[in-house]
Amino acid sequence: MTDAANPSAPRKHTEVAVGVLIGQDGALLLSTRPEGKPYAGYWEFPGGKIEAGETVEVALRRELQEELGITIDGAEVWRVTEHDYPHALVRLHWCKVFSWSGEFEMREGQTMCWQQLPLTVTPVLPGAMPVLQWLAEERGIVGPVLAGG
Ligand SMILES: Nc1nc2c([nH]c(=O)n2[C@H]2C[C@H](O)[C@@H](COP(=O)(O)OP(=O)(O)OP(=O)(O)O)O2)c(=O)[nH]1
Repeated sequence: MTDAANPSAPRKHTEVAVGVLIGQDGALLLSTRPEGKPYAGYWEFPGGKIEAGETVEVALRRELQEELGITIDGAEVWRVTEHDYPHALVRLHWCKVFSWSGEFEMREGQTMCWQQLPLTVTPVLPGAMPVLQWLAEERGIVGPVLAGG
């Protein structure tokens, strides 16, 4: 989308907080994007847009409460990536999360699953691919991060 008043203006980034929830067995939590959002049905890591005045951690805690009904204990930014979608230029602030409280509830009608690498779910949001690659490298996994991919 361009700025109609100033078509040559650079696109503004949409800042997004994303949680890589890691279970005790190293499994990763993936969920589907709800109906009505761009890329509905694609698998992603849970998270969402950072609102004005929020830190990444505060935004992530709010998003995971809203979407999944859990409360994360803490989150520190691990990586920052960018992805240029037709609907938005996003800057993704990725946090690994090892500890949370509460029971998972799919509050937006999404589906969740715990996955080891390579992932067996598909399709996955393109903006998540670099992070899957880094996670695979950390784990010494060679080859595609998506099974069959
Ligand atoms: N949550 C999440 N978003 C991702 C990932 N990879 C990726 O490119 N994105 C992009 C897709 C979206 O453009 C953006 C997240 O915005 P969103 O629309 O899901 O955020 P939100 O829940 O705050 O949405 P809303 O308030 O506008 O309904 O980040 C990912 O793994 N998880």
